[in-house]
Amino acid sequence: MRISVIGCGYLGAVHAAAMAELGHVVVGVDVDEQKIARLAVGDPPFFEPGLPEILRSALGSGRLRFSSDPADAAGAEVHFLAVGTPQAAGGHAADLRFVDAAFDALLPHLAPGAVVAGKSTVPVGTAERLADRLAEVAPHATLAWNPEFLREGFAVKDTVQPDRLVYGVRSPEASDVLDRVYASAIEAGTPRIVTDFATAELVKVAANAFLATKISFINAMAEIAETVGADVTQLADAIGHDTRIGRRFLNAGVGFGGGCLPKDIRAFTARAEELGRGESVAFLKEVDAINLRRRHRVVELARELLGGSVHGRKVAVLGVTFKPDSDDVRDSPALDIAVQLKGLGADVVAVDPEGVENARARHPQLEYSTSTATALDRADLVVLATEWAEYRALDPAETLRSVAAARIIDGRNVLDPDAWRAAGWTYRGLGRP
Ligand SMILES: NC(=O)C1=CN([C@@H]2O[C@H](COP(=O)(O)OP(=O)(O)OC[C@H]3O[C@@H](n4cnc5c(N)ncnc54)[C@H](O)[C@@H]3O)[C@@H](O)[C@H]2O)C=CC1
Ligand SMILES: O=C(O)[C@H]1O[C@H](OP(=O)(O)OP(=O)(O)OC[C@H]2O[C@@H](n3ccc(=O)[nH]c3=O)[C@H](O)[C@@H]2O)[C@H](O)[C@@H](O)[C@@H]1O
Repeated sequence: MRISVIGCGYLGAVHAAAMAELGHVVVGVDVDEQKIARLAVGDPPFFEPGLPEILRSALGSGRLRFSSDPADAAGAEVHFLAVGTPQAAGGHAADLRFVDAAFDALLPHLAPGAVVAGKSTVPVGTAERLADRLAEVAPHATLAWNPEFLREGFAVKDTVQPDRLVYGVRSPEASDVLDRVYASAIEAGTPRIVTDFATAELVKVAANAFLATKISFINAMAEIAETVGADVTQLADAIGHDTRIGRRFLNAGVGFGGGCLPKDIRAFTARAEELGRGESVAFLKEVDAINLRRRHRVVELARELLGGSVHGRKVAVLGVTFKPDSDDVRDSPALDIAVQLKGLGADVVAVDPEGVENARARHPQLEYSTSTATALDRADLVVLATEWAEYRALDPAETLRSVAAARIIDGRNVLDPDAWRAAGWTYRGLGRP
């Protein structure tokens, strides 16, 4: 099939390359010419495991190309909209400027029978608005909403082998076209839910709201555990054995960040308020508040461990990305903690295997390193903020030789407290003794 993907960021670039790998003929379109230039030569503009390989293979096959001209999308049977929907400046709602601009730019290039399939995460009601507009100006084309559930770090696998497909459609024809796009996943037995626009849009924000709530739930338990000296990691193991609860997404720590969970729960709240149903999701404000409190808690612990003030003390912050195996620093708890410590006068050195460039672009005031040894050198305090494999594997005895003082905050509860204490460290986790 001929496919276009409009917006080639974390979602769109992977989608374009993966669709071409599956045998479709794909053009990726983005307004960012630098991004397009890099993608076109097989050099991904961001870090995502497995993307370089499928990008180069798809480019080599001749089935994938990139362009900054929306006219190059002409002739495609399906146009995926994968542009950003960030939090609007000065508010909590989603900024739909990019969706509207991409949609408008596509209108003159829609072939008869073409399907415009929205992938971006949007407030409920967006698809209906765009479909009505399409019916007016390009009635020969159809709209569908096909939300995306990929996780960064696993984006390639999640795109090729999604755990479910959701189509919001008004006509069975649009659903048939999407079935042809995802033929291999469907053949492999991927569950597929065909529904209306509003349900499809809500599925996406509900899924992210649920995940955010699960993380904040365990972080709320961590707050209580801290007060009474209980261990939240054991608590999570114990409740997680109940298959109705499940152990996944119950890791307490510095909380959730990234380009999606935080902005999606805020946008959902804002949309529900617009709809007069604010009270239905008022709990998401608590979810957000619990999450942000965990970052402050780390800063407080740092102060406590350093005798009341971090001023002038060297703090090594391990990790700046919002999670390992990604270079994404959008709303990253790790970076936020580093910035807060710096703001309090600490001599922060932040280190990350992939995220330094992005972090520096946002917070040039911080000192960065790509070498863990440099960051640890004569540190008064170590904060493990993102659980990259290399930080999880740190040896307490060896690490001790680099630092000025053996104090560590394990912001992800991934180290063995006994081993670190036995090696002479003052160890503090989050919600565990
Ligand atoms: N990153 C992720 O893991 C996932 C993201 N999503 C959703 O997908 C959407 C995109 O997210 P990301 O890829 O993370 O954002 P991103 O910011 O990495 O990518 C968005 C891209 O759209 C481009 N763009 C903006 N206006 C455009 C226009 N008029 N025409 C063509 N391109 C345009 C930008 O230059 C940028 O490259 C958001 O709605 C997000 O919530 C959904 C699931 C997973
Ligand atoms: O809409 C999106 O963009 C995506 O958002 C999340 O994916 P992602 O943001 O890539 O990362 P997650 O693995 O969900 O982690 C989100 C954050 O929660 C944190 N987290 C996760 C799990 C956990 O137990 N504890 C915890 O603090 C992570 O460190 C990270 O900061 C969802 O998992 C995807 O299904 C969804 O498609």
